[in-house]
Amino acid sequence: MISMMKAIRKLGDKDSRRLISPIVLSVFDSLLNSCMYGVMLFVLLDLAQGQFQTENLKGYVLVLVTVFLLRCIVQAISFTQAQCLGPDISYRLRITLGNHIRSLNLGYFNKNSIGKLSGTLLTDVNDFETIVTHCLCDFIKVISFTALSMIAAVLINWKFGLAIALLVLIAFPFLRLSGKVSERNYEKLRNANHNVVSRIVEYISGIKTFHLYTLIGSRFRRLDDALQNLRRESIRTEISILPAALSFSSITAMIVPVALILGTWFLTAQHMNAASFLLFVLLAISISSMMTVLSSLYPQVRSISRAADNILSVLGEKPLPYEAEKPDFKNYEISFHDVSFGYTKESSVLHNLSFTARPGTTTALIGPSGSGKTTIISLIARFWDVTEGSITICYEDIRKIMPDTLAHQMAIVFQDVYLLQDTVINNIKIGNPSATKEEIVAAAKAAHCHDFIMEMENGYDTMIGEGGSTLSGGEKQRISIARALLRNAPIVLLDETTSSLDADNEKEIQHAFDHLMKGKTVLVIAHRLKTIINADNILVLDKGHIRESGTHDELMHRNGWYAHMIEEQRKAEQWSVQN
Ligand SMILES: Nc1ncnc2c1ncn2[C@@H]1O[C@H](COP(=O)(O)OP(=O)(O)OP(=O)(O)O)[C@@H](O)[C@H]1O
Repeated sequence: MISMMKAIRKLGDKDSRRLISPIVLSVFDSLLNSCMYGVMLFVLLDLAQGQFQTENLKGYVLVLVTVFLLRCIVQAISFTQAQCLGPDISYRLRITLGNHIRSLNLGYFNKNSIGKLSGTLLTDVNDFETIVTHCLCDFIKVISFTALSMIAAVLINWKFGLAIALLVLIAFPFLRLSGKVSERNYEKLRNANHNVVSRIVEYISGIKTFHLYTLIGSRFRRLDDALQNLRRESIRTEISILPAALSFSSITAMIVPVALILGTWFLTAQHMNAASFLLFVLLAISISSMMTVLSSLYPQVRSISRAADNILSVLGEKPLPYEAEKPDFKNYEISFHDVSFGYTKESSVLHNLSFTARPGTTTALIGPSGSGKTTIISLIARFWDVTEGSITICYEDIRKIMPDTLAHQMAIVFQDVYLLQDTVINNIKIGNPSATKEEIVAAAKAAHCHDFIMEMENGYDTMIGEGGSTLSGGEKQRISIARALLRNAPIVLLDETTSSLDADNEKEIQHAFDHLMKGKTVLVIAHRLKTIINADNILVLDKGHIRESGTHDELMHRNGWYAHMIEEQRKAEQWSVQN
């Protein structure tokens, strides 16, 4: 309970103060509930002492109706307050989580699956909201009403009160055990759920491949296994809690028979009058029914507070550190100083790289697949931090620059273009949310996508399918170039892959790239001979080392790896022309 309250304070932040009122109202509701029993006691006493009068009954009924109405109002207010608070907390938590996840090193996403992260953002936050909106107030009501009933029982007849307290104490370890089992299973069930989400995302994203290899439906074993596992874990969760929960229920179910036996005994021995006897039975019934509610509520609260732990563990991940909010960039020169990097501690992908990309120049990165070209670009964008050495922009270590400020200095066009399920205009606007329609159209024209956009059904207001599924590869790439052009950032990081495009599309994209690169500090993963030859500096990479660097003429003159590669590419181009 204490750890749950701590988690609510931490995660609910300022909003958690809004919980004080529903909690206080829940305790007040329990007091009012106890009052109803108190009124019944007076009625029973009157009856037992033969002083029952119809006039008195009217007074009792009036008090009962007033207390009942008051309870309705208190419950309505407390319920509404808790219900309104839940979505507010969920909303703020999801925004906080989203911002926090964005600030993490990309290595975090290698270690944590989509299923796990979406599970935290959706399921864990939902479960946490359930604690706040439903469980917490109910839990407090049950505990406070049980405590008040126990006190009343002890005050009326301490032996009787003690007997009930003893039964509750004997049953309590089973309640704790059911909570522990439920908490442990929650983790397993959650992992099974995350696995299913990951497999479903994989299934939908790779549906074309799975279709091709006839791996759809039940033949897609990975999804099938994940679903089977979820079914197994769900059944196991339900069953494993049963022994402890049943033991608790069975012991607390004895409260009423024990009250009857003890009451009859006290009555016969004249230690108690008939009114007290009836009241005890009433108290025993209410405590017993509270215990039934507690037996289902407690494991739920315990398991759901695991959700809070999961959210806290994501928020506990350290974001990328930085020092300067807005460094004073005098130019946009990018320098690598003895940079080494590995995605894992065990293996290194880049080894002691040093080079400088000057403002207004183009640096072409070339080399075989896996030589580290994309990794260099990712390090400049600070998707990852270097393992050794440093990367500077205008002599400022990028690790000291606030990630958002750094991102604003860059326009990036990667091979895998991601478009949102939104209108064309909103997809381009991502580059600069405050851009006007005229600026967007100008960027689209410069990126050579205005014409095909105008041919679409609703022009710039046409909806694009998720991930850009309704567009061709070339169209997607040109929209992403328009986005980058709109950003008008001083640094341009480019992956020039155009291999999947036809000649017309390739020409259009090349024009778009030319616009994008004009006057900027450009690093391009170059695939086209023209880009390579025209680059101001060419870095020839091999297995994470810079084998050669210089202009085209310098490297040709050296007659090394680069000259050999150019010769091979020329031969290939001639071969394709002749055929
Ligand atoms: N996210 C990642 N986690 C672990 N290893 C990675 C990751 N991304 C790339 N690598 C590894 O790092 C090495 C360099 O990859 P990188 O993508 O930088 O090469 P590249 O030269 O851009 O290749 P290509 O031309 O095929 O795109 C490769 O061995 C690759 O397997």
